[in-house]
Amino acid sequence: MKKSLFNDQILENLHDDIKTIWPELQVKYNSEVESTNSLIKKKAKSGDYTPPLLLLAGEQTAGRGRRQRSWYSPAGGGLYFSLLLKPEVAPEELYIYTVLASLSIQHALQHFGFDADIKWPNDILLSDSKLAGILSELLDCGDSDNLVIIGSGINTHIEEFPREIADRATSLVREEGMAPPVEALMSRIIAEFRTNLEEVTRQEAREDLHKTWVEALGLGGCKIKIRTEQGLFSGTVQEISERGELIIDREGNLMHLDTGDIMNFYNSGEK
Ligand SMILES: O=C(O)CCCC[C@@H]1SC[C@@H]2NC(=O)N[C@@H]21
Repeated sequence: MKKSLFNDQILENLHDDIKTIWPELQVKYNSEVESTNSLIKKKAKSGDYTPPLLLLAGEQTAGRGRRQRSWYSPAGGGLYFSLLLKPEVAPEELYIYTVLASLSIQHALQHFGFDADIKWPNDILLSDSKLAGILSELLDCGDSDNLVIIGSGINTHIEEFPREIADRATSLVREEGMAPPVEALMSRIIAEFRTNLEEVTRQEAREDLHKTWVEALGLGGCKIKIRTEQGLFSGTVQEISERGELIIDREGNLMHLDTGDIMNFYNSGEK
């Protein structure tokens, strides 16, 4: 069995880095959890965890992805983490935290020389294969303020994936033969995230972030084929709305999608 990417020394280095980047951020580590998103949810509900908090795991036994999928999270395979935050925007604008996470992960990977792309709604690709995913969830706290959980899994060291995902998943080690030190990658992501976090309270800054994200997606005017829970649809991308929805034009009818798997897209060059 492989060992976790974290040991005491690595965790100590990470704590030190985070103390300078974001002093209020509490950092927790569990060598094995079912899911960092689920554990944060449980502990936040009971009042054991309060925001802002970062939970890391060496391994997840029941990692979760979008649309009730599982997330392959073996020991020694990747970075599995969730952030617990008190949202500073209206509920309908919460998707901005997913945008922030996507851009932070992309920029951190670029910092270490990996040419990562962002795929709508919340995937990070390397050489057109899935390298990382983001699962953002709202925690309804009843009478008190709601909380937001932003979980991400980044495949750093996985060399072989289960057969069901082997044709579309990848890792840094598979693509480039190496990965940066895990604490350095984590610290860089947190630094990128932290830089823009306070900005999200300003509408103008949110619009800028949205614009940067939409540009990074590169879907404007593309012909697209997308699989959703309702079926497979084709159309032309009209826009990505201010709530992060993909709006496609299907022969004059506009379809608003908040999730789905883009199967392929191309720019036909037509206006
Ligand atoms: O692409 C997706 O479908 C999203 C995957 C998100 C996986 C991460 S790993 C850490 C956190 N804990 C979970 O159970 N899921 C997220």
